[in-house]
Amino acid sequence: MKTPVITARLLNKSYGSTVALGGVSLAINRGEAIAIMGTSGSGKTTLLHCLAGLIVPDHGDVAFHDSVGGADPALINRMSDAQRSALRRDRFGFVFQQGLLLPELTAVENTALPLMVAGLPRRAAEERAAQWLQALGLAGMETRRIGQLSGGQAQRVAIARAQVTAPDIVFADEPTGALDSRTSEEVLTILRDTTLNRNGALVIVTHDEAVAQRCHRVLRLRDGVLEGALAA
Ligand SMILES: Nc1ncnc2c1ncn2[C@@H]1O[C@H](COP(=O)(O)OP(=O)(O)OP(=O)(O)O)[C@@H](O)[C@H]1O
Repeated sequence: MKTPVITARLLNKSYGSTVALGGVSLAINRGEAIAIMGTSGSGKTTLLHCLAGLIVPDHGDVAFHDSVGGADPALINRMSDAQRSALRRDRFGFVFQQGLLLPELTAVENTALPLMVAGLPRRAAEERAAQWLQALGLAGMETRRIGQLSGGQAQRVAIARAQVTAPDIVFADEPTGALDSRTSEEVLTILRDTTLNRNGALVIVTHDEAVAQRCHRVLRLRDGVLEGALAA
């Protein structure tokens, strides 16, 4: 049975006279990996940011469905900035092409950060972070700074950091964009499996057809509109 975790209805977002999203509706289900594709400027990142509560659409709703058959879904676009940040911190994970890891911190410190922000004491946070790093094949690299890791290793740290809070949904924007094809395949497999194994949902913005083929569904944007019939 499909259980939605995010539903979006008629999302519109413009920047001046540029229509970045022109009425996008969709549903993202638990246990599902979705790729968002489209040419440069078609609105992929804008859509991801609206779904993740990083920006607010001009019109339309984004609903977060907390639990199976639970309370009414929460409308992310009606939340205060503080409520949206708390939702992102507690329920969402993020993996971007680069830039989210703090270079002055070690792999384990970067990974532990979301847990510490959520209030876990440092030692407990770093223990759990180290378990994730080991699970992702980074045993022995916990105390390296990000600059002392390869691109693929750094992306695995980014995945560990996104997964350490067991988020309901992981948002990834070109997570393999800077990697060679073999490393890209490995990183994607890890990202996909670690999310789907606990029935999370994965939303990936990508230009890479090989990445999209590994997802359950591909949504294609053209000029801010989803191609094809109903995507939801
Ligand atoms: N902050 C902004 N200010 C002004 N225009 C913006 C802004 N963000 C996006 N746009 C415009 O909105 C449209 C959609 O941008 P978006 O970044 O969502 O596209 P994209 O499909 O992710 O592109 P790319 O593949 O190049 O990353 C583009 O025309 C872009 O120039």
